[in-house]
Amino acid sequence: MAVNSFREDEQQAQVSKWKTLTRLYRYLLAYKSRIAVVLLIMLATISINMINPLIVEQAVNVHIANRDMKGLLLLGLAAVVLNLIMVAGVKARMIMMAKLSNQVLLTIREELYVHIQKLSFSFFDSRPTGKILARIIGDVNSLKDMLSDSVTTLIPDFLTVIGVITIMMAKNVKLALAALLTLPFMAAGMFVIQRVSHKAWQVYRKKSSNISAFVHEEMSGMRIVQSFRAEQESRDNFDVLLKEHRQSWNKSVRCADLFGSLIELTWGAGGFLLYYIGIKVIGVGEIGIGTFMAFSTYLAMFWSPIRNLANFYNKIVTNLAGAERIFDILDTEPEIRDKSGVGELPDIQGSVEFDRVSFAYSDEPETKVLKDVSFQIRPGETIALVGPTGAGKTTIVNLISRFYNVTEGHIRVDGYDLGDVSIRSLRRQMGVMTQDNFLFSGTVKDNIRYGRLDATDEEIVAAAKAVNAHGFIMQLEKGYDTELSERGQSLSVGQRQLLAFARTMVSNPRILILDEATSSIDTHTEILVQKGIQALLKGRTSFVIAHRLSTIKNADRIFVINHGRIEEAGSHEELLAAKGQYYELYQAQFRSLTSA
Ligand SMILES: Nc1ncnc2c1ncn2[C@@H]1O[C@H](COP(=O)(O)OP(=O)(O)OP(=O)(O)O)[C@@H](O)[C@H]1O
Repeated sequence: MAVNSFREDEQQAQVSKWKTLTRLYRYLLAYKSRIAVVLLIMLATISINMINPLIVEQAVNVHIANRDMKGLLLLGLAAVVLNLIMVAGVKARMIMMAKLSNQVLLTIREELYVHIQKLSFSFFDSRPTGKILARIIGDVNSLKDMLSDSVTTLIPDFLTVIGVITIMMAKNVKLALAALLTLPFMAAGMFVIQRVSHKAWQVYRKKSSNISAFVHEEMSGMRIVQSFRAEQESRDNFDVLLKEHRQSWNKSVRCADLFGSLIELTWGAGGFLLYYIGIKVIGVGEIGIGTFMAFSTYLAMFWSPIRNLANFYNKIVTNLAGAERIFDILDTEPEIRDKSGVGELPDIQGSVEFDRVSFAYSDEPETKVLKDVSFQIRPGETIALVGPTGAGKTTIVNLISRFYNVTEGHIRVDGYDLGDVSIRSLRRQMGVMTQDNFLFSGTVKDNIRYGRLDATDEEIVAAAKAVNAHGFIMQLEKGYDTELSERGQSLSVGQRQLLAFARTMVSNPRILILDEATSSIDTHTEILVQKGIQALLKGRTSFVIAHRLSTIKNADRIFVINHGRIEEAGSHEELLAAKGQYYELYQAQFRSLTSA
C-alpha cells in the first residue's frame, strides 16, 4: 500500500504563492469592519509619528531660534498629548489584531477539522495520523504572525514609507532619490533569496510533520515498544528524524538570515548616499539645521519600515509553506460523497444485495481484492464471513457501509443502489463494530450515548442490560458516570467489548456489521460477550466477520471467502457435510476448541 510514513516527506502540488496568499487573506477580509477600526487607529498613530520630526523642526527653527519659550512649552505640551494618544492607539490596535488573527486561526482550524471529517478512508489509509495532526496544529499556528503582522506591519509600514517618501520628495527631491537609489538592488536580492528560502521552509515543515507522525505512532504503540524492548531502536529512529529536522531548520534559518544582511547592507549604502549627497552635493549651509535634523530622522523612519516590510516578507516566505499544506488538505475532495441530487434512504427492512461486485483499492487499481461477488441477504439474516487472512472479508463489509465505492457492479439495500442514496441516511441505519471497540474519553454513559445522541438515560441502561454490560458497569466506582481514560484503557478488553455492544444496541441499526474481536477474555466475560452478541444480532441483518464458533454456528448462512470470492455458502451443517474449505477450516481452527 502506498502509505506516506514518517520516513518519507509528503508530496505536495506546487501552487502559486500569490494564490495561496490571497486565499489566506480572504479569511481576514471576513472581518472588514474590525480591520477598518484597526486601520483608522493606525492612521492616527502613523500621522502623529509623522508629525514628530516636524514638531522638532518647528521647535528648533522657529521657537528656539526666536527664543520663544512660551511657544516652545505649548508645542512641547501638544507633543506629549499627541504621543500619549499614539501609545494608547498602538496598544489598542495590537490587542484588536491579536484577537482578530486568533479568530481567523480558529476559523481555519475548524474548517480543516470539519473537512477532514468528510474525507474518505482512502485519505486516512494513505497518511499517518501524526501528519494530519501536524497540519491542524503546527501549520495553522504558523500562520498567526503572518496574519496579524499583515495588518499591523504591512499596512502601517507601507503607509509610513509612502508618507516619508512624499515628505522627503516635497522637501528635497535629490536627497529623497539618494535614499531610494539602493531599493532596486534590495528588491532583486530579496527575489533571489525568497526562492531558495521558500523551498527550504517547505522541507522544514515536512520534516516537522515526519516527527509528528513518528511520535504519534510510537506513543500509540508504546506498549509494544516496551514489551519488545525496542526503546533503543525507537530512539535511533527518532534521532535520525531529529537530525534531518535540525538540518532543514539550519538551512531555512540561514536563508532567512540572508534577508537581514541584505537589508542592513542596502540601508547602510542608502544612508551613505544620503549623507554624501546631503553634505557634498547640497551642502549643510544650504538648509536649516532643523530641516537637516528632520531629514536624518526621516531617513531612519524610511529604512526602519523598509526593514520591517522585508522581515514581514521573510515571514511570509517562512510560513507560506504552512498555508500551502493547509489548503492542500482543504482541496482534497472526499472520494466518497453524495452524488448531486441523491435521495434519502427511507427506513429499511434490511435486505442486502451484491450484484457482480468487484473492487480494487485506489492505490493498487490493478489488484482486484473482490472479484465478481454476488449474493442476496434477506432482512434479519445473520451472515458469518469466514476465510483466511487477506481474503477480502473486511473489504466486503466496508463496501456495505460505503466506506469505499465499488469498482464494478452494484450494492443494493432494500433495492436502493448505495450510490443513489445519501451516505448519511444509509449510515444512520447501520451499526459498525470494529475489532478495537474504540472508546472515547468521557463517562461510560457518554460512550453508550454516542450510538444515539438523543437516547435517554433509561434507554442507555436498557441497552446495557440487553447486552449484559449493566452488571460490570454497576460495579464501577461511579457506575454509568465513571470517567473512562482515552480509548477506555482503564477497562478490560471484555468490558470494552460489552460497552461497544451497548453503544451499538442503543443506535438500534437495521444492518449490523460486526468484526468480532479475537482477543481472549476470561470465561465469565466470554459468556457475557457471546450473549451480548446474540442480543445484538437478533432481529437485524448482520454481517459478522466471525472468529467464535458459537457465532458461526448460530449464523443463518456462512460465506467462506477466499481470494476475493465467495467460495462456499451455507449453514454450518451443510458446509461440514460438503467437506470443502469450511470443513478444512473447521478442522484446523475449531475442532480442538470443541473437543476441549
Ligand atoms: N486500505 C487498503 N488499501 C489497500 N489494500 C488493502 C487495504 N485494506 C486491505 N487491503 C488489501 O486487500 C486485501 C483484502 O483485505 P481484507 O482486509 O478485506 O482481508 P480480510 O479477509 O478481512 O483479512 P483479515 O481476516 O486478516 O482481517 C488484502 O490483500 C489487503 O492487503
